[in-house]
Amino acid sequence: MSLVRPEDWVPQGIEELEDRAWEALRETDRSVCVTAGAGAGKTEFLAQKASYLLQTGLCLAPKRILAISFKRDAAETLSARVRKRCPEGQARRFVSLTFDAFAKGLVDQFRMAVPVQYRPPANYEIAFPTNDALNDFLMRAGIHNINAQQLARIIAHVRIGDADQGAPANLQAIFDEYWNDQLHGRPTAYLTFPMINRLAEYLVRANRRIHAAIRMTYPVIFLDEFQDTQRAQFELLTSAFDKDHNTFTAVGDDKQRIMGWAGAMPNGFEVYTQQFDARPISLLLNWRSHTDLVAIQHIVAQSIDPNVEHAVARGEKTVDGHVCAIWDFGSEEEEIEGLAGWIAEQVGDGIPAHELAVLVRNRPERLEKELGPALAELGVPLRNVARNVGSIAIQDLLAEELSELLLPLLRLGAEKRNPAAWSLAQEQLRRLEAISLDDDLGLQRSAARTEALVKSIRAYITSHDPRAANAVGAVALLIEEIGEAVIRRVTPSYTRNADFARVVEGFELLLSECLGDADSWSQALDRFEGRNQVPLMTIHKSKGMEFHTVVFFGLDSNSWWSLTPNKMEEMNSFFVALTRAKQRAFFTNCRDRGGRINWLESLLGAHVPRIASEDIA
Ligand SMILES: Nc1ncnc2c1ncn2[C@@H]1O[C@H](COP(=O)(O)OP(=O)(O)OP(=O)(O)O)[C@@H](O)[C@H]1O
Repeated sequence: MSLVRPEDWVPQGIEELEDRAWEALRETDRSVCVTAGAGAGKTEFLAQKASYLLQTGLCLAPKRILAISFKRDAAETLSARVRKRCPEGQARRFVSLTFDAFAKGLVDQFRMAVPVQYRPPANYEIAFPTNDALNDFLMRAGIHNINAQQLARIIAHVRIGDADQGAPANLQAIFDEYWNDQLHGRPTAYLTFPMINRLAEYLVRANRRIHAAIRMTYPVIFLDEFQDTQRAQFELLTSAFDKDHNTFTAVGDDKQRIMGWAGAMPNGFEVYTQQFDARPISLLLNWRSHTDLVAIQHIVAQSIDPNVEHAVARGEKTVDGHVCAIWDFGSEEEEIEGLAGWIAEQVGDGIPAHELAVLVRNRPERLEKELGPALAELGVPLRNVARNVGSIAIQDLLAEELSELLLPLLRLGAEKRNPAAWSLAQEQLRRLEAISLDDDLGLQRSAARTEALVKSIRAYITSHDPRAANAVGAVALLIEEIGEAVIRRVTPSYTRNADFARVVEGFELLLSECLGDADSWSQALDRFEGRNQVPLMTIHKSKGMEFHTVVFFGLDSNSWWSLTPNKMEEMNSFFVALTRAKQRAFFTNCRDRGGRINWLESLLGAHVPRIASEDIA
């Protein structure tokens, strides 16, 4: 595989990088800390730096780059960008995972190296305990001197098998009792992600061979959205890696720190810069939004950080009229009807429904119940991306390896010609069989394999109407013909039966739902992928994403009672919502539900006018 000289390397898929981004890209001997505002291209920068390191051989086989993101879809987007730009042999050495997947991968692989007291059985289940479940444990265990939140902190922070950490004996006892309860208290053992983190941290700290292997395999580590890193996650990194063997590139924006409630470090950038002797670099451009929106974003940014530099907008404005406003509604019915009507009009004007996102502070399922039917009546589907199909969220399912493998094959089965699906299917099958692009015989074999698979699924689809009941058969046929064992062998996160079954079940459920009343398989696949559906999500789920237009539902003192000038994290959430928009950001306010947030309106001033519902155009 031929390599490019570093001085000849040019960015791919974008025209240019700003000077400071070039500096951060070429800094390969030392860790860097890249901070920048929204839309600065931080995630894109990581994809470019990965291509640079792989294509120039600065990260040479068998060494790998480990990229850690917070959300499944963010990790997948990053990996897809690298796959698009680098030859397969190089792209395979870019390992893009969430923190949770990274930790779980270590635990599943090295489970037997965990001390017996904490060792989960292979068939453990993942649990997401509520406060009620934690309180229930405290009651059963007769522990009265701590509450559920304190218990959660103990579980997240006590280190396994570390006599030097100085954890008070009573906390250690509670920790051990909780572990015993989760592993042995019921017929099935349960682990939460904070527990998995503790196991992974133990493995890399206490087992010299695992530590050495992981440190050597990943000399380069990328961290996206670093501002939301929790102390326990950072501890896993510092136990696994060090500045003599590994270089980090962390990117993030303190103004977008919205996971403080979940333990994100308040001074993460400072701690990271010190620990890894990182060079701080800040970026200035905003590639996402146009000048008018960036000016409004700057007002909010300044209220979070008075010293923030004014970003330079590089997005192009393509709309007329207001780019940001608060829409005033009298009653909730009027608000739902007004919003649905406006969205339908926009779709009629040619803006794809999936580019019109509706964001809420919390409980999207509540709004889904009201807005969904109102939009459906106007012929526009709404998708709550956080909704679970089986026990996996739609947003996560779409980023699963299984979806990437099956979707292009189903497309080829349903559609006569689809070159994009053909090349995706080929790429997936080459990945399964580890065939490189210079292996002519392998390529022929894989093309023949793809053709055979397409023939089978096409025969199935032709002989089965687009009906819900036919989803399971289509999925089973593809998994059987590709080989379940093959799929699971190359996808570490499918090693355990329960993990693979969960994804298959989610895939089948969503496909049968989409086939429901579809006219064709092709239409059902569009639905599956969320094409031409208005996405509905919380601000947390919208992190890292962008849309033509964003409508935030419920900017009032009742829906967002916690948005006050001294609650920094709430202001950060508002900033995240506002900055997801490429062209326009609107906020709905409904008098029946709650009052105006006057201080915010005065802060935004004339830039963000209030518009009466009848004047919304
Ligand atoms: N150098 C560049 N040239 C042109 N477009 C770019 C460049 N860098 C990023 N973009 C585009 O700008 C948009 C924002 O990029 P990206 O999502 O990487 O920003 P970010 O800093 O991670 O944003 P945020 O923190 O707000 O989530 C994307 O559409 C991306 O494709």
